[in-house]
Amino acid sequence: MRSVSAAETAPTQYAWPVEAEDLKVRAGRTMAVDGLDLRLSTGVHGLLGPNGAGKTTLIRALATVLPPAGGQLQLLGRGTAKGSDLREIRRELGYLPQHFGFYPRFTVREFIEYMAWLKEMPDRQVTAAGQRAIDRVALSSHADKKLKALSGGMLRRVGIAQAIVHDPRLVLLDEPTVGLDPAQRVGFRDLLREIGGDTCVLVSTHLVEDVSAACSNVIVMASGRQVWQGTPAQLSALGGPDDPGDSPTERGYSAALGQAGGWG
Ligand SMILES: Nc1ncnc2c1ncn2[C@@H]1O[C@H](COP(=O)(O)OP(=O)(O)OP(=O)(O)O)[C@@H](O)[C@H]1O
Repeated sequence: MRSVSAAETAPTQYAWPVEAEDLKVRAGRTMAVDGLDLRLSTGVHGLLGPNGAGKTTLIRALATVLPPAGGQLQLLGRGTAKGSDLREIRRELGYLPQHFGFYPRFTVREFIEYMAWLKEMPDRQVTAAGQRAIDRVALSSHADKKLKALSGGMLRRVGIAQAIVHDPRLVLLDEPTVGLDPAQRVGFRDLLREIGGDTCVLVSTHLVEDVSAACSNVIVMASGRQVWQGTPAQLSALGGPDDPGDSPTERGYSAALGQAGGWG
């Protein structure tokens, strides 16, 4: 369980940690998110969609890296329109980008503590928070190794640790399971379920099994919009024997995309 400050026990002023209405976000010249309506509560939300659906662009907008080009986006009860002060949102946000940058000469511990410090965590809490994040991604035995000496899967776990070190209220993970071996993926799904107990987590993935194992809610995106939303069980029930896929969830995912007009 994350540590809870007194301020956090006060009633929240918003119904949804993430609330988007007719959201549009540009990626270069493409309107990659194009009229998306989305409401996310506490829990683990899996984001599925074919290549180019707009998943990364949506996550970048929720991470306040890309500004909305239209529509409304409220994060943790705060507006994100041009000119808004985004600092409060960013302090409460944990983000693992698809390609995350790091300092190769830092040790795991130095990097995680540095990220906690960047999130303005009080100095006296940084060491313990860093250790806890390292433990949660099972990297304790590598804590004093330099990042440049780690495998791809270990680096991904460092990326997850830096996203959760400051106990954010909103966690955004873009393809976190890429490079993880099967045992690491199982550990990661357990961690996701634990974090989602009191936090809003959005995870984009190409692995449909991640969604059935760890998510309480699934969002399917295609062509910049949400085309389906429901529980993993509802997604599985959507698929029929003729839908492509190796599992009920994959067949349900294919059916959701088929209803939306295919993989394109
Ligand atoms: N910097 C950019 N300049 C121009 N077009 C872009 C840029 N980044 C993304 N796009 C386009 O925006 C659309 C959405 O891309 P995005 O990366 O958000 O999709 P995605 O669902 O994350 O895809 P993938 O599953 O392949 O990672 C695609 O058509 C992509 O080609």
